[in-house]
Amino acid sequence: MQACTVYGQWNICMGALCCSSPVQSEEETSVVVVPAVTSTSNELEFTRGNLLVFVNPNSGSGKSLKTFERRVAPLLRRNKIKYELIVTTGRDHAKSVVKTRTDLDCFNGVMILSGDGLVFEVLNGIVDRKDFVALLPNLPLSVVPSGSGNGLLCSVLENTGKSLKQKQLMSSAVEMATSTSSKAIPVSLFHVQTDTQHLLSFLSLGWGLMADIDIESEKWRKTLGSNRFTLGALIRTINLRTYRGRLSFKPYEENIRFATSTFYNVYPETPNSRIRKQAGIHSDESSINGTTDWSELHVDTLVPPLSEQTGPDWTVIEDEFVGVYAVTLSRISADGPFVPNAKLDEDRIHLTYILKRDVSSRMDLINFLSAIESKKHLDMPFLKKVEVSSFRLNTLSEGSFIVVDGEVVDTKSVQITSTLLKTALFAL
Ligand SMILES: Nc1ncnc2c1ncn2[C@@H]1O[C@H](COP(=O)(O)OP(=O)(O)OP(=O)(O)O)[C@@H](O)[C@H]1O
Repeated sequence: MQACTVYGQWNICMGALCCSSPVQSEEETSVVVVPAVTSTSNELEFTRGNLLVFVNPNSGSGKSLKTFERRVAPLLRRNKIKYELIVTTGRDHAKSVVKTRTDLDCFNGVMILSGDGLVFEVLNGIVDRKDFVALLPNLPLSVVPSGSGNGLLCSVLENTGKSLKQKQLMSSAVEMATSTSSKAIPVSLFHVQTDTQHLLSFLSLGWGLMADIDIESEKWRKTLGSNRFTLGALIRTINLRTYRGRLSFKPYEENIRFATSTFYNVYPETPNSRIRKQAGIHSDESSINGTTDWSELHVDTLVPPLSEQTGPDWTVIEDEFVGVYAVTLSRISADGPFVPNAKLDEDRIHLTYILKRDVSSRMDLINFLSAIESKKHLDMPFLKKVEVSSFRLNTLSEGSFIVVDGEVVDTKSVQITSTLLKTALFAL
């Protein structure tokens, strides 16, 4: 698909200014293009704000562009919120946009029509900027669910007491993303250090059972939507694979460096003006902008980097694992309340793992996976649970996936550590 940017009614396709509907794939030909409101200079004076919108036309069942044009764009226009639409052409397109745009802090927020994968990409594009420490909490994100995994959105909706049933999920998300009274609520971010890179995560790290189900069921994304996980779970438990690994963790301890944050209104202030005000009030904080010293951003500054040995206060388990699954939010999907008491704005990592020697039969695992929806999985004796400030995983057998926020990360070792960094999500 061709790169296509739309601003108001104008599409800027590959640098040329033209007045047409966004480029559509064959399956999107039924898209109803809502007539554009004429952007006279008079109208622009009354604009309430400005959003950068990323639509992944291939996410989930491939209806995201249609959703944007039918449900989202008319409300943005009615509410006098300007938008710049970028239809992503493939992996890392959105990442390179947020990494390089010099006017990113002039948008009131970034809207994402995809799943958790594109949110992960956008956040990690911001991390590649010099101003990422200041920008992350001040540039709020909204998600309109069109991917097959929407753990972040579901955790935010759950936190604000909204229904997660499919129809209400979409209408609540659209309302939050298009309302002029939306506020931005803080969501904690976690440092992911791999053999070669530094990333930020907001949701989960999986290895073994849960990661295999996620990745191996991707091929049914278009046909089954989020039901792909159920089929994937059945197939994977029948053909169970286990992996040898070393899991090390530092048990959670409260730390005065971490403080919960308050919300702010998305409109009318831009990140640029908020950041300038904050720099005035807390001028000492600007010294960490642009830093690459990750330990300074950790809640616990004593956590060693991945290249160094863990200390005596770490627990180390070397064994054959069915899987490791760590989450930092309550929901991994609409019907996946994996750790129901996890909060949006906290520095705890909820680490779970299953050792092969603790499981007596495959039926144990089928029961475990089917109990997640009713939250009974946490009562299963073979599921070990521990709250940690940091953990490290060294894989010792070949052929496993390490999956962060639903995306495969190519590494043999990984360490996750709580940070002082936060993003912000639109909420009502
Ligand atoms: N036009 C495109 N075609 C294919 N992939 C794209 C396109 N635009 C973005 N992507 C990539 O697709 C992935 C989308 O994952 P995301 O989770 O948002 O959606 P999804 O359909 O739910 O996928 P998943 O089932 O893996 O969760 C991201 O890694 C993103 O970079």
